[in-house]
Formats: sequence, C-alpha cells, structure tokens
Amino acid sequence: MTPQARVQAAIDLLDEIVAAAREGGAAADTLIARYFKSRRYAGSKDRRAVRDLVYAAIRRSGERPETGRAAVLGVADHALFDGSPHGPAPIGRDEPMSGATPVPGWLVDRLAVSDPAELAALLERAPLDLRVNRLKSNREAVLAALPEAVATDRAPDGIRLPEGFAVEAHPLWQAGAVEVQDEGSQLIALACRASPGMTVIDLCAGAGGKTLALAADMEERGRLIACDVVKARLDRLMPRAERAGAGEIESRLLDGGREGAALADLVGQADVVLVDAPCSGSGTWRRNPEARWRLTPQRLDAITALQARIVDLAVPLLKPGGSLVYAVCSLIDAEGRDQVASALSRHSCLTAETPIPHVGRMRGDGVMLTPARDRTDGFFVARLRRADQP
Ligand SMILES: C[S@@+](CC[C@H](N)C(=O)[O-])C[C@H]1O[C@@H](n2cnc3c(N)ncnc32)[C@H](O)[C@@H]1O
Repeated sequence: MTPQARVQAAIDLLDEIVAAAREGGAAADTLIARYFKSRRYAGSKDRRAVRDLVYAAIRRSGERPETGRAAVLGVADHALFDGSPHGPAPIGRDEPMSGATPVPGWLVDRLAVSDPAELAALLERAPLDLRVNRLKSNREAVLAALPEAVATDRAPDGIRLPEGFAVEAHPLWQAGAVEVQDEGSQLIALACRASPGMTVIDLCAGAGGKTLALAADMEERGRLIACDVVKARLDRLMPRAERAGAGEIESRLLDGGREGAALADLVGQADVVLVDAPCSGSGTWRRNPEARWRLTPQRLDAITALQARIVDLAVPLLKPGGSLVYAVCSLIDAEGRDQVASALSRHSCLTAETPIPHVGRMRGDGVMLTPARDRTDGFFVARLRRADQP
C-alpha cells in the first residue's frame, strides 16, 4: 500500500469505528481485524501503520469526531492528501478537523481530576503489570527469573515489565505463577484485607482478576464466592483458578434484576463483600481510549443507578463488623465519591474506613488512584464497615 492508501484505509476504518461507537456496535479492535481479513493485499507493515494511525486519531480526540476524515486530519501528514490513486482527496478550504482534547466536553466538570498533566496521563500508554501468585511462587523468585522486571512501588506482589513482553508465552504465566493485573487492581484486592478463614464475596467478579488475588490472600482457607450476571465471564474464571492453584473458589451466576434470589443463603455471612462495580471505565482510557466516544450522559446515569442497586444488594450480605469494599476503574465523581456518599446516607449501619493506608489521595470518603500520580489505572476505592451490632 502507498502511504496515501494507508491514510485512506485509516479514514475508512475510523468511519466504521465512529458509527459503531454511536450505535453501540463492535469495538475498534474487532473492526480493524475484520477490515484486514477481507484485504489480504495489506502486508504486516501496512497493517501496523494503519492501526497506529487509527489509534493515534482515537487517542487525540476525546470528543467523538463527525467523520473518519476529520479524525485522521488531526494526525496524518497533510502532504499525503494529494488526490493520488487510492489516497484521500485534497483538503478543502475550512474542512473540519477534530481537536486535540483528552476528555469529552460534557465530562470535564464531572471528573475528579482537572490538572492538564493528570488529564494527559489518562491517555498515555499503560505499563504491563503482573501480580505474582503467592499460591505458586513469590516476588523475589519471579524477579530473579525475569531480569527485565522491576518491583511495583506499593502492591507487595506486583512487578512491572517493559511494553511488548509476551507474557502468555512465558512458562511462569503458563504455570500460574503470575497473572496480568494492573497495580491499581492489586491494591483494590489488598483493600479487602482478606485472610485465611474468612467468608469473602466478590459480587462483580467478572473473569476473576481480583478473585484470584483474594484467593492468594486467603491461602485456600475459608469461603470465597465469585458472582456475576454474565455466564461467559464466570466461565473464564474456573480455568484461570485451576492454573493459579486456587481450586476452592465457588462461583454463582446471578440473574440480573433478581440477584437477591441466588444470594439469600449468604445474608449476614460475609466478612468482606467486594463490589468491583460495572462502570464507565474512564480510569482505563489509556487501554481503551475509544470508550470516550461511547459514553453519554444517559449511559452514565444508567451505570450509576446500577452501581447503587448493587451496593444495596451487598450491604445485607455483611455480617456485623464486616466490610464492603466498593471500587470502580473510573475517575468520574458520580461513580466514586458521590456513589459512596449516597450509600452512607442510605445505610446508616455503615461507616467509612481508610481503604489502603498511605496509598492514593482522599476523595470524599474513599481514595483515588490516578495514572499521573500513582502510575496505575484510574480507580476510586472505599471501604465501608458495618456496625458490630445489627
Ligand atoms: C469491573 S467488572 C469486574 C472486573 C473483575 N472484578 C476483575 O477484577 O476482573 C464489573 C462486573 O460486574 C458485572 N455485573 C454487572 N451487573 C451486575 C449485577 N447486577 N450483579 C453482579 N455483577 C454485575 C459485569 O458483568 C462485570 O463482569
């Protein structure tokens, strides 16, 4: 492909990505893979160049662009818009070009961070973090086996690797000694203070990233119950648990809207309930910058209503003295600070505790972690303790 044809390919792809973001269609990665499947003439260098251009355009623009061409005009060499065959048409006078904005305009005032360096860091490339699985190994042994790795600053089992490290091909990963997990996620599992003998419920377990960290803390003693409403996600947990040597995890599929039915026997039983709630994912834009084009005020309202409903499901599961750990990978206050303030006002039995001493910055009754200050994904986490007497 000529450089001009690569630019046109990026424009065509971005048209599809913009439409999919508007209509709730497939993710950018899926659309890129599909595009090249039907264009076998594109070599690996072409694919990489087009992909890089597409992602540069997505990262540059917090606002969903009107067209793929407006998005590409912001990142491609304008000399390539020369009208040559298979390339883009020459640039017209006053042609719209999408601006460089990290955050969609409507969200600017709703984020917990406003400093330009904090905002820019939300779109920087994310590091590759692993959690060493203490059921199989320890950090010193893994660091000795991976000379390119360094220990993370705060998560005691975390290590950080250079970009592009093929972790799933490594024998340590295949043996279950390490799991891919951002240091921020590791710190949230740590906020649960799970220990052997406890009953711990991971209410929004997904494919079990944090469940596995909790299992290591519990050393296979006690009860660890992983719940979710999506069967495909829970199904992915069991093979991971097997690889990690965490065989004692119970999993429960919940019926969305009628979750209480499958939780009835757990009322008043839990030392800890982790609510790693479904959220906008605004703290993980650096991994998924396209998510900014999909979020709308209406969608955010629906997400926050669901979060509040899940908190209300979690509270009765706590035993007196038990703790609810609420977390979102988001820096939108409505999902973090305000959600917890509202939970505390609805449930007078709860009081806020410091989630993780000396980590992050206080935000309301919780703590936030940000890419710029903490070098993690963006998170909000709070720990709410139920009074000893019911
Ligand atoms: C942020 S993700 C969880 C990620 C997971 N804890 C991890 O560490 O990999 C949120 C999860 O909440 C689940 N979810 C959505 N609605 C739910 C509900 N009503 N009850 C329980 N889980 C729900 C989603 O399916 C999704 O897997």
